[in-house]
Amino acid sequence: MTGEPNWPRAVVFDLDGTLIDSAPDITHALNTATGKRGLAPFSVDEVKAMVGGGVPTLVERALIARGLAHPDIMPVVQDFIVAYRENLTTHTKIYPGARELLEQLKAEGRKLGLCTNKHHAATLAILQKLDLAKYFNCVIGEREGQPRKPNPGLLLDVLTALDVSACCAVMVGDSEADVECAKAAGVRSVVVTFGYSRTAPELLGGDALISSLGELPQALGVMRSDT
Ligand SMILES: O=C(O)COP(=O)(O)O
Ligand SMILES: [Mg+2]
Repeated sequence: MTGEPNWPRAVVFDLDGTLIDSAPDITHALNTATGKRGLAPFSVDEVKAMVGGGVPTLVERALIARGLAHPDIMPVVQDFIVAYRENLTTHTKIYPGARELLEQLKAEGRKLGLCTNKHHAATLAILQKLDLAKYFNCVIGEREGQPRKPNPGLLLDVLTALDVSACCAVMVGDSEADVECAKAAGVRSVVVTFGYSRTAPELLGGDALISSLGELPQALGVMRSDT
């Protein structure tokens, strides 16, 4: 229950735009894949407005933005994945306070999960490279043939792996996909204001809004007493 002193037992994080600022490397990979087709490059800000739904959605949005009506996305998705693999963390930065927050939540005995629309293999590699993998009890990224957020399946699989029910968990994310996924799973959500949301973060409908990761413990405390 929300009022319990150790609530939430689990905190599940989104990755891109929440724990890491990965847009520059995503932009590079996208421009490599679309540049092969002669398309004009995208800026990092343009990519921030298109990211959040997984690579196929990003590629589809990008191709439509360049005027392709019914684009064949799969070859471009494959090229993106190959290009991204070469530069997973070249310009990617952990957001301020992320490591300290993960340390604190772990020290408090909470279980930590990661639930991202980034493809699974790239997610694991990035967490290793940034020395973040050690904090998570369960990591699930996009798996081929499985629905992506906002479908609640990814998050429910994380909760099952953590052995925590929906009422004892909080999802922390930056986009509509995270909030909708959390709602569909019956999980309360916290929205960060510094990520890649296409909608103003305060309009996403999360249960709390934070403008830095260091604010999360206090936000969780307010949510706990707000049963
Ligand atoms: O890769 C994406 O499109 C978004 O990834 P995220 O779910 O970690 O924000
Ligand atoms: Mg995100």
